[in-house]
Amino acid sequence: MKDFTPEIDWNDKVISIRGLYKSFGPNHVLQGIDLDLYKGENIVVLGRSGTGKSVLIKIISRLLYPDAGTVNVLGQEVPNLDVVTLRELRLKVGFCFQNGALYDSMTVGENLAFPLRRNMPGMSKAERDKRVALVLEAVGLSQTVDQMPSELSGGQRKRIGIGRTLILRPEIMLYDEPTAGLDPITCTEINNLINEVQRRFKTSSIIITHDLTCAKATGDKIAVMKGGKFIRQGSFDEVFGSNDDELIQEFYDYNFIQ
Ligand SMILES: Nc1ncnc2c1ncn2[C@@H]1O[C@H](COP(=O)(O)OP(=O)(O)OP(=O)(O)O)[C@@H](O)[C@H]1O
Repeated sequence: MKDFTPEIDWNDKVISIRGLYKSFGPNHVLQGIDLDLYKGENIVVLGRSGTGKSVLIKIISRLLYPDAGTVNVLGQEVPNLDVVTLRELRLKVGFCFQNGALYDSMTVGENLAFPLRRNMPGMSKAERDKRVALVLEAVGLSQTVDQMPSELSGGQRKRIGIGRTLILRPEIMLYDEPTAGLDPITCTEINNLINEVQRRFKTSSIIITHDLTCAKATGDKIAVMKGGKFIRQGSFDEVFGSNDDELIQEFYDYNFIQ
C-alpha cells in the first residue's frame, strides 16, 4: 500500500494504445492490446516471462514498430513520428533499462550528467551539477557521486539507473523489470523509490514485472498479460481478490513457486 494518494488526472491520458499487434515471424507476441495511462498514474504490466511485456514498452518508445494498432503518447502517434519529433518525445519518456545501462568508465556523477550534456548542450555546468545533486538526493545516493559503477551494489546501480532516467525530467517513466535479481529488502527499497518518483516528480509510469510484490506496492492499476492480451485490468485487489479465478490463481502460484 502507498502511504500517499497519487494525484491522478482522469481527464488527461498520457498514453493511449488500441488494437496493438506485433509478431516476429510465426511468434504472435501481442494480439490486440488496449491500454490507457492517465497523468500521474502507475500501471503495472504483469506477465510471465516471454509474454511480450518488453516488446510493449519498446513499441511505446519506438525501439520497435507495431504490425497494427495505434500508439498515442503525449498526444503524438508514435509509429508515424519523424526523427526530430521522436527525439523531442523521447526526452519526455524515460526508459529505465533492466541493468541500469550505466557506463562503467564514468563515475556516478558523470553518468548522471551524460544525458544532460548530450540532450541539453546549452545547460551550464553549474546547472548540470545542481541537477545531478538533486537527483542523487532523490534516489538517496548523494555519497556515491565520485564512485565508479563497479563499486556499487546491484540495488544502488538500479537506483542510479532510475536517477539517470529522471535527470531529464521526463513526464513518463517506463520501468523494465525494476526489481529483477534483487533481494527482497532491496526490492522494497526500489518499490518505495518508484512511488517516491511518482509522488515527487508527478510522473506517470508503466512498470513491467513478474514480481507480484512490486505490482502490489507500486501499481495504481494492474494489467495482467497472457497470450498476447490483457486478461485482467484493475486495482491489485480487484485482480487478485478472487480465489475462484483460475487464470489469476495460476499466475499467483507461479509467482510463489519461482
Ligand atoms: N527483436 C526481436 N526479434 C524476434 N523476437 C523477439 C524480439 N524481441 C522479442 N522477441 C520475442 O517476443 C517474445 C516476448 O519477448 P519479451 O522480451 O517482450 O518478453 P517479456 O514478457 O518481457 O519477458 P521477460 O520477463 O523474460 O523479459 C519472446 O518470445 C521473444 O523471443
